[in-house]
Amino acid sequence: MSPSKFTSTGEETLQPENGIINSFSLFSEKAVDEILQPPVQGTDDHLIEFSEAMRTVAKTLRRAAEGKAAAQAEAAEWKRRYDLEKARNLQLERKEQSPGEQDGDYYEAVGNFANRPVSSNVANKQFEKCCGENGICSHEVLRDGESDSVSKMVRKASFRLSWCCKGEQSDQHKHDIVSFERGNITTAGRSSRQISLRWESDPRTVLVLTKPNSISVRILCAEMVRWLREQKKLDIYVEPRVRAELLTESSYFNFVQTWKDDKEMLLLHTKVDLVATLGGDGTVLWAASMFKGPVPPIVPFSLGSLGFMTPFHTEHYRECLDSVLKGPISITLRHRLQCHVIRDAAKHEYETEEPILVLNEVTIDRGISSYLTNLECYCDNSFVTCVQGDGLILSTTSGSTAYSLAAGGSMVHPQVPGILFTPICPHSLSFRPLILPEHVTLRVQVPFNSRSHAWASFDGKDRKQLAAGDALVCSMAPWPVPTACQVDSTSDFLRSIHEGLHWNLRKTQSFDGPRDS
Ligand SMILES: NC(=O)c1ccc[n+]([C@@H]2O[C@H](COP(=O)([O-])OP(=O)(O)OC[C@H]3O[C@@H](n4cnc5c(N)ncnc54)[C@H](O)[C@@H]3O)[C@@H](O)[C@H]2O)c1
Ligand SMILES: Nc1ncnc2c1ncn2[C@@H]1O[C@H](COP(=O)(O)OP(=O)(O)OP(=O)(O)O)[C@@H](O)[C@H]1O
Repeated sequence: MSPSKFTSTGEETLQPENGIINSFSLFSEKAVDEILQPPVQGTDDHLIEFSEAMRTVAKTLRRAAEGKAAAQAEAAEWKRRYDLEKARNLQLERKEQSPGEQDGDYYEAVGNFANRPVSSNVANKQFEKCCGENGICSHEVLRDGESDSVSKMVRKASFRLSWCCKGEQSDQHKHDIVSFERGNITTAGRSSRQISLRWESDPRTVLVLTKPNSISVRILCAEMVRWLREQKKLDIYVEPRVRAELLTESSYFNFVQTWKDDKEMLLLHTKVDLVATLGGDGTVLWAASMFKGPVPPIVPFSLGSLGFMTPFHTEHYRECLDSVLKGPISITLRHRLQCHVIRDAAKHEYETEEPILVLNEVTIDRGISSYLTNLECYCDNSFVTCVQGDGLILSTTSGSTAYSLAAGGSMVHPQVPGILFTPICPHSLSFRPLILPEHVTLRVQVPFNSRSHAWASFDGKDRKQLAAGDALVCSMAPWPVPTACQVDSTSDFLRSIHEGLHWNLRKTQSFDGPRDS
């Protein structure tokens, strides 16, 4: 049996067994005493022993029943939250498709400034034509959000995605299609094939994002912006910091556009056709974090030390951007996780904090506390395990080569849809990492009897404290991050693990020596 502790109210709290909190009060102890009256004096010792044993059995049965009821109530509460979460996601997806009805800060901003389909017949016909039953394409005719231009039209470049198979391209958008004709189960297509992006209209606006405090990045940024403007006649957006830097160099850069505040930043996806990042993996993470909804294709240039997600070399930036702007380009659709922190104090007002999207991972750890973290983990409505150690990483497959790898998780091809469940220094000999399917909702809860708080961080940033009773709910986000490939998803991934991580590098065994005869 688990060890027990007494609380200040005199209630006995059993330590979690397999991570489930069972909290029992001893108020009906009296009733048990009445049933099991002390044996009459002089009765033999066996009867006393029997009566003690019966008392223990009664107590255990009562605890089991109470524990089950508590667990059922808790499960029902969480199921209710999952349903709300799913309904909300569905609603968001629908709203994304019909932006006119959007609400909330993000949607209000998007709805007010841009993303309103123009009610011209031409535009509608074009929209119907390209966004038929098959294929995914971006075909938005937008109103410019700038205050000085009264309903000046901006047409965001449209593109079409196709899934390649053995070098051939297919116009059909194929997810896993399972046929079961005549009792034979066959899968006809897989979503993880190489995806190709073909522009249907020319991209016109590029956002250039740069790693701060780097002279080489600053020089390249100025050069690239000038080239994109002069040679490609494109509109350029940069961060406010970068615009200021460019203007201190020369007033020539006055044409470069930026945004004033977060609200305007949230509109970027409606204006920007392409994003170029100059930095390392952190800059790609930064770029992804700027888009709380759909993300335009990203071309990541390598100016960092590792550059796992940055396959493009800066020496050839002109050729590279030239071919990306022409298309078609191979892309990797990198999945993101959507995380909600649910505070125990506000559990009746669902969703008190904005969801956070991560491209690598969300980490729940012990922070500066010297105690073991104690985290109860649930997958949909099933109890997974209780993590006792330094913490837990919930990672995307893109993040599988980052912190999760350092904690012993597998490296997974970024196009594989799944969620990695990787413990950090678990105090257990048998806690192997898991990979769960993409459709699950995970909940990590700090139990009420936890000795310390836990801390959640998102792609290594924005640490949030989780107190006892607080939970983090995490599921796959509907908006992936499309990153351009140098060759294709698989070649780029293998090149990164070989060149970036020196995976399985070993001296080749010499030819001479013993061998099978
Ligand atoms: N022990 C660890 O390995 C550890 C600890 C903390 C954070 N991190 C990682 O750092 C990330 C934040 O990156 P940053 O650049 O902002 O911080 P940073 O500047 O501290 O860089 C962390 C390192 O992780 C590498 N990295 C980031 N994403 C990667 C990916 N998907 N695949 C392979 N390597 C990757 C970066 O190239 C960099 O070398 C977090 O998301 C987390 O995955 C790792
Ligand atoms: N535009 C930006 N604004 C603010 N911070 C940024 C920006 N771009 C990157 N960062 C941050 O700067 C840090 C370093 O960036 P990055 O990882 O790209 O460079 P690096 O560390 O030199 O390269 P690598 O990750 O390959 O080792 C990261 O923590 C990242 O979040």
